[in-house]
Amino acid sequence: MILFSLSNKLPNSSELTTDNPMWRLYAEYGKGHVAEFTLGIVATTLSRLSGLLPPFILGLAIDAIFLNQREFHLPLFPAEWIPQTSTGQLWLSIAIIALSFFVGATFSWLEGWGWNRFAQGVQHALRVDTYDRMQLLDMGFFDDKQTGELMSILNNDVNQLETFLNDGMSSALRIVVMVAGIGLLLFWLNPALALVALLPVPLLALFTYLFVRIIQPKYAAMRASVGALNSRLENNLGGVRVIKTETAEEYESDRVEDASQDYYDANWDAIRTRITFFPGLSLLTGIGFAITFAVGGFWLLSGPPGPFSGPLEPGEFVTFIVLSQQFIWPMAQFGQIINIYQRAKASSVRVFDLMNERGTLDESAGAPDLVVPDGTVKYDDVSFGYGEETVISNVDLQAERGDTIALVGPTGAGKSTVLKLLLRMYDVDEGAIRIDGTDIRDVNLRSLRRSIGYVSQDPFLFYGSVKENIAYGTFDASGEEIVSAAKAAEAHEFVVNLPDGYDTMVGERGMKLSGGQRQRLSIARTILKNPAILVLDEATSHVDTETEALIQRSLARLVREKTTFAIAHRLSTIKEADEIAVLDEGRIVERGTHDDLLALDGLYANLWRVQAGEIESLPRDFIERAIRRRAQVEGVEEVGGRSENADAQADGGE
Ligand SMILES: Nc1ncnc2c1ncn2[C@@H]1O[C@H](COP(=O)(O)OP(=O)(O)OP(=O)(O)O)[C@@H](O)[C@H]1O
Repeated sequence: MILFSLSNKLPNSSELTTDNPMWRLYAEYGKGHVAEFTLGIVATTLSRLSGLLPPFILGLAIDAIFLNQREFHLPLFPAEWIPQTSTGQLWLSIAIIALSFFVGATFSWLEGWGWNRFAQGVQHALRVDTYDRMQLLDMGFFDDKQTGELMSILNNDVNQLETFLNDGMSSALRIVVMVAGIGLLLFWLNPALALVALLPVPLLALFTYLFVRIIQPKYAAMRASVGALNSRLENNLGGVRVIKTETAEEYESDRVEDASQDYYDANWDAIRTRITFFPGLSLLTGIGFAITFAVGGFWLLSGPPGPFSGPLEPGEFVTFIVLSQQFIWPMAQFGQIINIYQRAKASSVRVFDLMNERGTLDESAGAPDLVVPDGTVKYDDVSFGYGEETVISNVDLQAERGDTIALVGPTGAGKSTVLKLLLRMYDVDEGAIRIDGTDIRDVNLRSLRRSIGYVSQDPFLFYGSVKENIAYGTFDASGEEIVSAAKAAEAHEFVVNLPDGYDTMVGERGMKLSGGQRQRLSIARTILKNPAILVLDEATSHVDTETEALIQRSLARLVREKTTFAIAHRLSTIKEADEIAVLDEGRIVERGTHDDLLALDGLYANLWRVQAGEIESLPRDFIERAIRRRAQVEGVEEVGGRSENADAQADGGE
């Protein structure tokens, strides 16, 4: 198949690399938020540095003002501005401490503002972009993916990145500033005691490293189990009707319990490691604190111990103790940051993999709009397969404006596939489909799909009002146009009887409406769209005879002056079609009008007689083929030979 390049939308291949997804995250999405990013860095640095001042001033005040053991000297502060009296110096110290807290609070606010704006901005742009690109992919992609999986990328993974961009980045920078700032200050004050105070650092690094190594696989197991649990819940919510009708509540409760238990076990395993880590870290830092206190204490009491030399003032000692505490705790966050980073990296790989996903439809950048002056649709020797296996073989069809071509045939024969090809959900492998002489691959997809109205057997309604659902796709329709479309679709009467008329909210997927009502709303939607070509995929399959009559009446109005393709199992609905093409195993095996096909006395005639009640059952060879086909469709291995099922089917008819 041809590789696609929705080239005006997707980046070129050099951009499409997930080698370093985190880098790509910053380069592509961070560049629109440089100001916030810079503000985050500057504010974090200044807020942390200002936090170092109070312990320093405290030590200085103790030594110079209270104990009078050294001179009141402030680096970078003009000597002539320092008061000579102790009271003056105390006031200056108070002012500097108060100011540093004020400055710290201000920068801390700016820090939060900068990082949050940055992270939210990137998250928003990334989510919208990922969704936009995913939406452009062809149906083959969505056939292969689970909704839960895609939701998890668009939600959890994007949120995970936001956590890193915000908390992760600011914490990492905080560590750098604190380690560098405090380390330098301690060494400047007393290099020997600084070494003692920093003694636990390598141990902390090692301990953290081990923690990350141990916890990572546990987190991975936890993520896998939460994914499994989500999929189970999503599946069950989607299939709640089947659960009820099959009274499978107990069975599903057990399955949910199992999935939840797996999550519990995996989570508890990770929690056990995590809750051991932090007390362990406390212990290490506590030991470091005790050693610094012991060395400093004895130094003060009886001069430099062991290999140490030089003076140590009590105030200096206090500064040391306070700063070394401030130094150790950011280190404790180190493991957490690595953890956030690893998770973010895994998420960014998933997000960018989704963005790099390529479909199989080829739409060149400047493809012209489809123009449909006559509405002639021609399938020219079309063959197609979803994978290796051919599903549609050498199909030829031609329809003019006003014609209705019906596709009938057993299940799995390829009827829906033939019509999906017209909508270009997939590209044909061989042959071509032309509308008014133009190959549908040569026009832009949007204009093609705008020209075709599709009424499916199970129409999808969005959560929203009846009015919004009718106008879906024709967003600028006026109120009158909506009402007149609903009238033409025989929907107006039931709509006005709804609690809020056209403003009634239909439940999720239109569940508050009956199948026939949903169908009529979808026909109204198509009438409003007024396309040149119509595709009716078993439009009346789920409704009772009375509703069918109503829908048929509305469809009859709809198909006038249009080129129509209709799939039907209930043959009475397509009896009047201009041509009926009978598909079997992807080939057209019979074609003609209803009368032609009855005269032919083949597959169609047999199907018709069963449905009309003229014969009790289909011929045995037909049933056997149907069973084989169904087994293929459902992926069930055929149980050899002519089975009892064949007899049962033959007795009951199709
Ligand atoms: N998305 C898909 N991926 C792979 N195979 C598919 C896909 N959709 C349909 N098929 C297969 O293609 C064949 C034709 O399916 P199709 O839905 O076109 O038949 P149909 O005649 O419309 O059947 P039905 O009357 O049951 O709706 C079947 O074997 C089916 O299993």
